Amino acid sequence: MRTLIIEPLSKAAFAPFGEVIETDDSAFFMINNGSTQRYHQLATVQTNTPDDQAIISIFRAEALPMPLTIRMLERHPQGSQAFVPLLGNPFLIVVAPPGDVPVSGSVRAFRSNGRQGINYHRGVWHHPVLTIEKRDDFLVVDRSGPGPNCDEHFFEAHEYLLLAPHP
Ligand SMILES: NC(=O)N[C@@H](O)C(=O)O
Ligand code: NI
Repeated sequence: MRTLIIEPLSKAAFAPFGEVIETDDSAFFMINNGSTQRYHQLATVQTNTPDDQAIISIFRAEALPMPLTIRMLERHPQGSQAFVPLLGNPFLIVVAPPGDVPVSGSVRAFRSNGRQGINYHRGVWHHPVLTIEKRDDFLVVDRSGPGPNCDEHFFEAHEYLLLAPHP
């Protein structure tokens, strides 16, 4: 079973999967009479039909036992999905490029420094939210609308991957 190398999250490394939502090394302009820095359009919400809405939720996630065997990934074909950590804790991201099915050999893992959120583009394969803390809160911006919007893919046993963050 391949052990995933957990890469530090960066805009460039994550570009094939979506955006990193962070102020570090991001452009801003001043608003509110010079009292506020606006980090404008760090990511774009993708939807699909005119009836779709971009919605904002909070996910309170419980940690999964680690090391974790990655047996499945999911995707949202009709819209993007953003996760922004609310409590400043690092968290893990496991992704694969869009395609009919995720390719086990193309799966990558990243670690957010806790000041970084991510926005999965439409169709990007990803593991459901992975907190490092026992419990953690995330602001989630994604698409609500008609029709199914969550495809799951379960790997064959020989394609399983191991996610083993340092304790
Ligand atoms: N199912 C759901 O809303 N959450 C997943 O999409 C996820 O990426 O955690
Ligand atoms: Ni998702």
